[in-house]
Amino acid sequence: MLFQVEMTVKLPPTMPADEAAAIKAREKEYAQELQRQGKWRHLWRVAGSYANVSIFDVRDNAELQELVAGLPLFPWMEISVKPLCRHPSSIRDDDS
Ligand SMILES: O=C(O)CC1=CCC(=O)O1
Repeated sequence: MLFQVEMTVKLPPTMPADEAAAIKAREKEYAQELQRQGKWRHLWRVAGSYANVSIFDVRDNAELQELVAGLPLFPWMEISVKPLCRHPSSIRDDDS
């Protein structure tokens, strides 16, 4: 199942820089491992903001919840999720 996930990061300005850097490093490692596994298909920065638009390819809603809740930045994110299905005019083979 494909989902569009939009994540907006809102770290408190009072968080020490080294703590923020450590969380971001763990986030990067986690995100890159899920990309290697094919579960996090796309990861795009939303230009001009500390937010991303991602496409997840997971078994079901429960797996999406598990993966998103495991993000190191999860406690400091606003997250919105939209379920996706194949568009009838798509010419891409991997859209479903
Ligand atoms: O910077 C972000 O948008 C948050 C994030 C998600 C995966 C990652 O490496 O950073």
